[in-house]
Amino acid sequence: MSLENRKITLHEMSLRDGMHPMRHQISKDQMVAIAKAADQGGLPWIEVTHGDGLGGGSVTYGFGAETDASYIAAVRDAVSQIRISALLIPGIGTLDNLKEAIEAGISGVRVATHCTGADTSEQHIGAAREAGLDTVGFLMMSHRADPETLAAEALKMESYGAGCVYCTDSAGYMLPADVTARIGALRQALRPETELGFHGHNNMGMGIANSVAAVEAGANRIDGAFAGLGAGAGNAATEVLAAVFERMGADTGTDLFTLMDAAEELVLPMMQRPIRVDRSSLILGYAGVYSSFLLFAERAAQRYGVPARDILLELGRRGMVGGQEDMIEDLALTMAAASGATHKEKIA
Ligand SMILES: C[C@H](O)CC(=O)C(=O)O
Ligand SMILES: [Mn+2]
Repeated sequence: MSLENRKITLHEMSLRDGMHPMRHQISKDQMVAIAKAADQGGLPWIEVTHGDGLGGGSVTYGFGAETDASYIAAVRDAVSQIRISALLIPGIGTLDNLKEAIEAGISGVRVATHCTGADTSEQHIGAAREAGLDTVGFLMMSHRADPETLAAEALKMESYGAGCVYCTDSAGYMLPADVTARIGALRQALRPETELGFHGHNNMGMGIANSVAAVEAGANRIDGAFAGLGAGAGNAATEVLAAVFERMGADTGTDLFTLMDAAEELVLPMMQRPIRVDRSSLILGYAGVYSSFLLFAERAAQRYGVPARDILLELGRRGMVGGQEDMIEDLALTMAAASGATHKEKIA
């Protein structure tokens, strides 16, 4: 399909979703360098937050190297045209966190809930709208809701004041037909002026194909991360999205070569592990498990001598959702006890 004359808004994720594989330790200098390159490359939006959103720094998720507000302010002072967004999961992020982020320089917020939990977003979407922010609803683990259910949840977010709603493939589970069905259902249900977005993970190798399917079905906002730096096998790579959409005739307003250079020269050298489809990240996609569970499962596997693959498969079977990270260790312990495996953890 040609996307001639279609305008696509690319949203850069390496400084938020990319925080997961970096254990939330990206330095302020690294953030500033990457944000400047995104700015120069003509990207309209960049997200800057702890991987789990505002207020995510905690014992459960891991603390960031800096606070959200100080990252955001540093990026704001370094860029000229690009706008900064923050992610906010109600219950993890508070209205006070939102206020601080606004003071630090965000222009938009994406209020994220589990795909069947939109009703928890009313207060935060309302507050963001009232503050004049670009306000987005972000329905995580969208593969767990059928298209009609997802549309009903999206309608709630729209009624609270969201000007855009995302279908978020947190587990990298979806295939293009799944994306087409969900974005199609949202397009039918929501007001024509409500924008639609798609956020893909590459665990099944479908990040780019799914993003194309989303645009063909009516989405105009697409998330990517330089060199794919994101949880699991990463997000769809921003520079690849820009190249593919340009070849399809769409207008992203970006400079492809600047984006390629940012991925290659700034983000790739910073990675602490190869962001690729390996046996663990493939299992995330195959079993429909939240991508940011990967490092938690690998740590528990090491500690309790249970294969990460078995833990991830069981997490998928149990339908665990974001926020249940503490249960991963509990599950690994139970599995170790059941298999009679030796408890590997050493008491120092
Ligand atoms: C908190 C998650 O990392 C949000 C996200 O990017 C996803 O669900 O995917
Ligand atoms: Mn993500």
